[in-house]
Amino acid sequence: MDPLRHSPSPSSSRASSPRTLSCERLGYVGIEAVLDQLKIKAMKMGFEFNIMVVGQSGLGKSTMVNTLFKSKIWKSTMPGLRVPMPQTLQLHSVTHVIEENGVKLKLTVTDTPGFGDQINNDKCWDPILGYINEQYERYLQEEILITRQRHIPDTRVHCCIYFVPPTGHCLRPLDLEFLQRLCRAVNVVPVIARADSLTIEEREAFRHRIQDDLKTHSIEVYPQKSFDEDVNDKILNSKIRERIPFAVVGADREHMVNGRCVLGRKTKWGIIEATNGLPSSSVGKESTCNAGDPGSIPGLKDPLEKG
Ligand SMILES: Nc1nc2c(ncn2[C@@H]2O[C@H](COP(=O)(O)OP(=O)(O)OP(=O)(O)O)[C@@H](O)[C@H]2O)c(=O)[nH]1
Repeated sequence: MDPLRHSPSPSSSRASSPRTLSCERLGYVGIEAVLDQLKIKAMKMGFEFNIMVVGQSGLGKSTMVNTLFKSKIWKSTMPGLRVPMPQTLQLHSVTHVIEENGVKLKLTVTDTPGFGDQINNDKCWDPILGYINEQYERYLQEEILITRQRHIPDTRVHCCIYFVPPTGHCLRPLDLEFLQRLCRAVNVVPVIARADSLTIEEREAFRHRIQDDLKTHSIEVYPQKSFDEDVNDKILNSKIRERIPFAVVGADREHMVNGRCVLGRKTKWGIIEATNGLPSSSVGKESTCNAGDPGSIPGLKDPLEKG
């Protein structure tokens, strides 16, 4: 009898459901090569990541972006000249291609004008939400074409960093209104802006009050519950949730401290390092290095400025 021709088992006559067949039965098929093929394809195509910064005027949004990417991505002032950062007056996107070990990332950062300084702040969220929805619409229109492009340019906002003013109290009604709308449209990561103006105790108490406010008003920020797909995701996401909103300090100037160049804010009492929020102790010994030019992103190529 042909060993491969088994008589059908009672279960195999039931409605077909996906079953796992072991490789010993099938012989080598080459499924494991799919991973390599996907990797090669992804490396060739590169990745796209679009971030948007939102918050009241003067909270340090532009400074934070420059801190994160160690580059004056847009509001560039003349190197060496201490020109203050100009105010953002319109939505403004800048794209850079960053390459690291052969992996390309097309990073687009969208700075938005600060809101909340009008007498009537009603609907001040409209231009920002309008922009976010417009990008979804643009992508969808490309996707539903009969002759689709092989690669659809992705301008959708993947992450929105929301700057909360460091009042030390709780979320203001304007922040609640804004966040309620924003979190329905995009992944929101709230941050406590200019966190150097709060003491450690004030910062922790403020963080807990914001967490309570978010819960009370059913504002689901990143990482949302739907991302808890398995136990490991749940553990990792719970850790992130405990730390949200992150406290941030932005700086776009480097200072020399004990022979080390640190990116930070110089105050009367010392330098607060922007990369870890800790004070650099040597008050009086520091001097400014590379004034006005905080360096650039490693592998940064081809700035493509959009209006
Ligand atoms: N103390 C403190 N000041 C900051 C921080 N980040 C930025 N600043 C200062 O705040 C001022 C405004 O910073 P910007 O980055 O222009 O603020 P913005 O939110 O982009 O402002 P708009 O363009 O009006 O929306 C600048 O003088 C910065 O040096 C911070 O973390 N702490």
